[in-house]
Amino acid sequence: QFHTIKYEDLKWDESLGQGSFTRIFKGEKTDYRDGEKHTTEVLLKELDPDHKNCWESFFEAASFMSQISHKHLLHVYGVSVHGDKNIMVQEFVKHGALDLYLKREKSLSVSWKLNVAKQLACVLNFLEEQSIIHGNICAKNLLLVREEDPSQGISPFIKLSDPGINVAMLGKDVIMHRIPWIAPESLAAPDNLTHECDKWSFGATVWEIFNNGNPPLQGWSLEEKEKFYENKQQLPPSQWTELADLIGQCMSYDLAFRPSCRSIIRQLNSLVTSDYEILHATESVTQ
Ligand SMILES: N#Cc1ccc(Nc2nc(N)cc(-n3ccc(CO)n3)n2)cc1
Repeated sequence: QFHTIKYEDLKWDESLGQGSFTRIFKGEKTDYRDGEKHTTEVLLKELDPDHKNCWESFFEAASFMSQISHKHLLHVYGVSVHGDKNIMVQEFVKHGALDLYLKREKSLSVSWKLNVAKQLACVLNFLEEQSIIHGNICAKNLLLVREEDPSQGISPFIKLSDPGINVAMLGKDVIMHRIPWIAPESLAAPDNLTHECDKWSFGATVWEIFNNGNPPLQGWSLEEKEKFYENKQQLPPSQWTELADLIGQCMSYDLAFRPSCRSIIRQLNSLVTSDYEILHATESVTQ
């Protein structure tokens, strides 16, 4: 299960926006340990009162995150209930969600993007080894703990956030909005997620990372998105063929063709040394 936190031990600071069905705030939690008062900076994730019926799924996500720990998994301190407010108390991650960061930072290097993709592959492999399915892998659910600082040889560090409300609890429309992150086979059976679903989402997320945070199928209507799956279409391939191949394997309509996590990691490792980096490095220099 998870730890329950007393509402009066929480303090709300500024609003930081909203996820789907949730609002997020910066905040503080106070604990009293060995007679001392400790204050910790936290992220308070409130479930919208009009989605109160999803509170079980909201807390299931919290307990999902509390049950396992990994360096690339967001730490959840616990949950707090106060009247019709359901609050998940998370570690505060300094640089927020990766989708916004990618949109803002336009000149991230290839090695930055590869480094982040490898970290995601690591936590995906860990979840598969623990037989745990996340179900909502996307750049919006990746959090940037540390920015890179090339002068100090410091590389970026990400954590995977909670999966949010279980997709099976959500209406058809919400599920359609998750195209192309949600695996095609999950459209029809959202309550039957598999590890292969997470691999499909991994492919779409790596595509996002290498496309400067432009969401895939941006501006497409729900009908067009549905057609995308019906016609077994693929996202526009990267001009870096080895990367496009990996994304294409992860986003195979046939589950059996999706690579194992070990294979994903192996392919990402082989990408780093490819001549693509050198080629594009020279291009950026000559431009
Ligand atoms: N400006 C700004 C700014 C915004 C947020 C954070 N920090 C943070 N910490 C977390 N634990 C979770 C999140 N999330 C953000 C979207 C979601 C949806 O899942 N979570 N953001 C830091 C700076």
